[in-house]
Amino acid sequence: MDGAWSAAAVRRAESQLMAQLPPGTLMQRAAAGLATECARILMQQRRKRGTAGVYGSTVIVLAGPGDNGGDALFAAARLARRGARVFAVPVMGDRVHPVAAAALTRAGGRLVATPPRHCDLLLDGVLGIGGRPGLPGRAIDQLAAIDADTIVAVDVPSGVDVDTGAVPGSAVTADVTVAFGSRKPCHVLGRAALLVGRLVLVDIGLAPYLDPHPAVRVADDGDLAAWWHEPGPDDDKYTRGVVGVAAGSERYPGAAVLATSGALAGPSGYVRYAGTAAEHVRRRHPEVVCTQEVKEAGRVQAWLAGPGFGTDEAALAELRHVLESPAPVVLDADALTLIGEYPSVLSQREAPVVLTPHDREYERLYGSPPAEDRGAAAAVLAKRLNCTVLLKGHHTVVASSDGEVWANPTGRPQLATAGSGDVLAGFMASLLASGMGGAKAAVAASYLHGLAGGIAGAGHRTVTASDVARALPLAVGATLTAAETPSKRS
Ligand SMILES: NC(=O)C1=CN([C@@H]2O[C@H](COP(=O)(O)OP(=O)(O)OC[C@H]3O[C@@H](n4cnc5c(N)ncnc54)[C@H](O)[C@@H]3O)[C@@H](O)[C@H]2O)[C@@H](O)CC1
Ligand SMILES: Nc1ncnc2c1ncn2[C@@H]1O[C@H](COP(=O)(O)OP(=O)(O)O)[C@@H](O)[C@H]1O
Ligand SMILES: [K+]
Repeated sequence: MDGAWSAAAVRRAESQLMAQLPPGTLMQRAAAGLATECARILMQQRRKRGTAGVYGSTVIVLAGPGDNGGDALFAAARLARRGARVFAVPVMGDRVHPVAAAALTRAGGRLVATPPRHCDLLLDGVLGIGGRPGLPGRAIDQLAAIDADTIVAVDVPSGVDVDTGAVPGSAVTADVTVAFGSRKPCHVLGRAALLVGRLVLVDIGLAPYLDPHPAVRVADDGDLAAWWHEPGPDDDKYTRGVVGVAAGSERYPGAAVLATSGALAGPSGYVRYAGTAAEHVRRRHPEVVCTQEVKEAGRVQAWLAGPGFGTDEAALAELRHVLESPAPVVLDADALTLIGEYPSVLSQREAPVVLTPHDREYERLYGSPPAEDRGAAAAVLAKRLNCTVLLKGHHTVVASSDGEVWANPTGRPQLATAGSGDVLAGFMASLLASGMGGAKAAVAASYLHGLAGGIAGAGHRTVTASDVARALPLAVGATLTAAETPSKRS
């Protein structure tokens, strides 16, 4: 498991580490890592044009008053020593890190008020973890005036809310963000995560000092492999878990077909379907055992209820039957609308429940749209309803009722296609049926669903929900294989 640590937690870890080191060591480690990445970028982009590497390139630094500006200026000094033409623009009056500015000048760089209009690389050293959201006006003006081939954000894209990922004002949009010591929540949550570009982590020796509980957790291939239930020689189709799908209707049979496609891609050994779209499911998936109603379906180890099954009396009755079961349950789509109208149907529930709202469904459940701090938004709903909440979006968030927050690192906008959520929900129910806990199943399902979107959409291919379902087994295979050989995927 990886994670993202708040600014305060990073500062605590940094001060412990700094106490062990000569003054300035940490900033030099950060600057060295940053300069190495910048040199790599310059060499790559200039090689494409047939020009030399760092030598002769133009680098502009937007320098704020704090240590973030210090990192940028020290890194730029290293580039200047390799022959880059460096121009540093102080963006808050003339306040800049004095020692770093002197180092840049000694290396041949210049502090200027008006830099060239074009550069190979722009370093955003305006604000780091000490930044409040929003950018000073001079930084906004410079960003608009300079045409940069590549924008590299130092530690975080300046202007974002570091701890929540909210972007309430102006902020830098980076091509690459070079982060020091650890991820911060803005790298993985909310609109800020869209401004990060490619994230590069520079190791400055912080890891042993970081709190073992990050503010936001981020799953990796190893977690997925540890949680995944591979069938053993003594398993049979029942011991692998039976998943029940209560979805679809005569009007929306597709939801039943897609939700069962998702369930079939998961680790459970048996998929039952209960609903009025049984004929469609049978035709498409002969493996699925179908009944018309939930109470005829027999025992399952987990249920999915909701996609396309309507919000009328009959649907409410089916939802009540599902919730009477002692098995864990995923509630999606129409089931979320019903829960918003009749919250009392959840009150007797003891077995785990996972709710999978997108923003409009969240509003139906919570009474107002999710806050820009999407981690907190998911967590308050999870606590109020005593459920796991998977809040969908470009960076899906999972929160458990006890306050654990996970950010999903996979996925791409092609997943925003009708029925893709039905596939996700069916797949998640299969993970629950295999014995995975509520939060882990939600985290694992969004992780693998995101990868499946990437596989289905590789090479700019268009993607349908059926494509995502077909790609899920490939995503599972790639993840479990990568966990066996970690060097194969970074
Ligand atoms: N603490 C350490 O040991 C290390 C810190 N490092 C760097 O230090 C950074 C943090 O540096 P600082 O704590 O100096 O903070 P920042 O460099 O983020 O800047 C804080 C300054 O900006 C002002 N400010 C904040 N938000 C503003 C806004 N929206 N508009 C105008 N002014 C604003 C503040 O009043 C303060 O003067 C990290 O992000 C990282 O880049 C690295 O060098 C690694 C080591
Ligand atoms: N812009 C986006 N970038 C990445 N993933 C997205 C984006 N928009 C939606 N998604 C994902 O696509 C899926 C859509 O689910 P949902 O809205 O329930 O669709 P449907 O109800 O049609 O099945 C979710 O997994 C969501 O996280
Ligand atoms: K920055």
